[in-house]
Amino acid sequence: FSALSPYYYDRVCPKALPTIKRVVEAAVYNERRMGASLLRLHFHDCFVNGCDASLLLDSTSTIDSEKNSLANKNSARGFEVIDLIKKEVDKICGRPVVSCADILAVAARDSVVALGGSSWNVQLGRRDSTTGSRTQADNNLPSPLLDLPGLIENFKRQGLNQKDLVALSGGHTLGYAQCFKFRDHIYNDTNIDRNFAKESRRTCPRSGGDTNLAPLDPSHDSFDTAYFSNLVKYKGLLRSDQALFHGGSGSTDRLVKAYSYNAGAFSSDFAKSMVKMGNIKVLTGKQGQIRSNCRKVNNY
Ligand code: HEM
Ligand SMILES: [Ca+2]
Repeated sequence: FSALSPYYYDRVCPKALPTIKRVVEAAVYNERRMGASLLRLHFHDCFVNGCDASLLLDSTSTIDSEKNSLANKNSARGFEVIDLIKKEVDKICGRPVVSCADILAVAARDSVVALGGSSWNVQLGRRDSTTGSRTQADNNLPSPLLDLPGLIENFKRQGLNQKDLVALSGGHTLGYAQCFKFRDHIYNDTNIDRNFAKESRRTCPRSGGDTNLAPLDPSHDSFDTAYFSNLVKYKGLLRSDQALFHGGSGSTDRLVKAYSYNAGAFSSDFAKSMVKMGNIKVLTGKQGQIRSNCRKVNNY
């Protein structure tokens, strides 16, 4: 059960959604990668105590920010765009009525659409947390070194199944990864195309170049099925990507193959799984708050 609704802001602030879309489009126009970064923020929020914008809180004397966790530090980006969206939305609505958690969910959808993916209705009405937890982030955000059983278990803890795992991993049709996140895979694994490994080692030497970037998918600026066709060719960049195809038990192989040649099935399953992920442990009604600054808990 979830009390969320796609019409949540229709009465209180009908201009909220168009405003978010406008700022996301401008940000993506300015830098295509920003679409990838914004999509990832929603995922990294939802997997840590649910979709409550806990990720956006900066450190204080009592909170060690989720931004400092292993998966987010020097990696998660796009926080300034979220700040700008929040500012514009609060201005157009006249007061803070749109939660930071909803902004993350809508910005993720608008990013996918801006980069050529198909749209879906975002469920709305989430409220913002009054706390965040670096430890929770470290315990819940999946490592790129996980094998298939590890990934399945990680998603299962969030109430997500193997189909959600494969569909949502398709988010890696966008954006980049840093060398130190994929080095192990390109030097030590055997389920990788030889030439792809060789090329990737040029961007990512055995030592040094830790922050060098490689695209997660050759068509990293467009939301397509190349991520999956690459997995079928053993050209997944992260160990956790290739794990989904011939990476272990084989229980996800069939789906990877299906998505590789069926863009419609991927789009529609991706949308369904995004809605499902967006429902993880949401705060509603009188729970939590609507922050006036996404980086800080309200002090009133
Ligand atoms: C299945 C488990 C997952 C693992 C282990 C994982 C891991 C990673 C890693 C290591 C990076 C590169 C970060 C860096 O080098 O700084 C990355 C990037 C990214 N991830 Fe994931 N990810 C997973 C699932 C997802 C999901 C579910 C989504 C969204 C639906 C997603 C969206 C992205 C995007 C868009 C980027 C590129 C970000 C950018 O360029 O700024 N990932 N992920
Ligand atoms: Ca959260």
